[in-house]
Amino acid sequence: MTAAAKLLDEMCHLTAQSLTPMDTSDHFKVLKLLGEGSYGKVMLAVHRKRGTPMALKFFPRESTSLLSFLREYNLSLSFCTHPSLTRALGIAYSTPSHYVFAQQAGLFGDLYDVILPEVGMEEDSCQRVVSQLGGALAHLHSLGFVHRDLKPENVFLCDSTCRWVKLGDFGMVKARGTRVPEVWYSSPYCPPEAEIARGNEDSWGSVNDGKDEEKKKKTRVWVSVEPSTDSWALGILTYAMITGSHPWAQTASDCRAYLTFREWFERAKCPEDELDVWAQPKTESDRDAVPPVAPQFACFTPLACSFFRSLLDPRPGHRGRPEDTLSYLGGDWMMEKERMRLEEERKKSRAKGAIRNMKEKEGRGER
Ligand SMILES: Nc1ncnc2c1ncn2[C@@H]1O[C@H](COP(=O)(O)OP(=O)(O)OP(=O)(O)O)[C@@H](O)[C@H]1O
Repeated sequence: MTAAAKLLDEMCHLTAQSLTPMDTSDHFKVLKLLGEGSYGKVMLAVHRKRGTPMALKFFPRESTSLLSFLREYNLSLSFCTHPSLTRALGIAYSTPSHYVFAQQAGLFGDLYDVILPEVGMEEDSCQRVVSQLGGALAHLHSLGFVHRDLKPENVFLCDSTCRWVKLGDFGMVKARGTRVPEVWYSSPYCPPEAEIARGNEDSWGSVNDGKDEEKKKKTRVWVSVEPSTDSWALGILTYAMITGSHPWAQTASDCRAYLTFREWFERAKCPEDELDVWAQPKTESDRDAVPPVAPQFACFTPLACSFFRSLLDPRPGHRGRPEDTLSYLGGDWMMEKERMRLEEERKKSRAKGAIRNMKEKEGRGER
């Protein structure tokens, strides 16, 4: 266990003693719902005395253990010291039905709200987000923690143009090296190494004859928590931001789109010292040596293809680190033709949005 993970455990024990019962409305004016997840809801509130806006995160007591609540609170309070990590504000309390803590609020929604389907975001905004998330993940990893739940809904916006974003939701965070049962889930964010757990889940069956738990324990594959999980998710998130779609529906060997990528990856695999030749073809013969790109990546420049090959390496031990992504920023990622097509699509969506707003105003009798 790293020193930071030990310290986090210690802090959980200490704060467990000082968690006080409190009535939310005595201290906060609740303004609106910021979002809901599978564990609870998050409300925007202002502190009655100080006037400070903050996000109050409510965890139902009946479905949340005190320890998991305290872990998320203390992690956010003491270790999220990077500007792109959502920090807790030193207020935690309990009500008869909930555990609650206060956190910095992202007032402009989350990334999910700004990624237009099939169109994505502007390349500049996308690179800004990658740069910030790369730094945030590198910070967490340097302290010995792995986020394990990077996705658009967990990246909160502090302005409308993604100049400042914050990674949040630390409910899945674990210390690096912790042994956990591998879980495969049907999503592109699930890394390929998790597929070893897929057959097991299918074979567990649905009949609850009391032997299921026993069977699960026996067939469960235990793995070590590693930062490479976050690198994979950062690769998929970047693809989603820039194209508004996913490269494949699920990371599974029976998914056609993923298989095509795997085949391309195997063919394109080359010794480390040739990687730079692959990334930046300089001469005609270099260009001929470039292996054909998987169809989902054909719209990208060689620079962006290298970025994706680094983060989406199916071999976790070879996968690039979030901090390495900085070296891919600054240059073009989209091929010129595709960039122009997407820009046109974005203009159309903005125009549609403006017309819709105008119609809504007319409907309300405003001019
Ligand atoms: N600090 C915050 N500032 C702004 N919005 C937030 C904040 N925290 C959460 N939200 C919003 O609330 C939603 C749910 O929050 P969160 O993901 O933390 O809950 P959860 O129950 O842990 O979710 P999940 O199902 O992803 O595990 C987020 O997607 C986001 O839109």
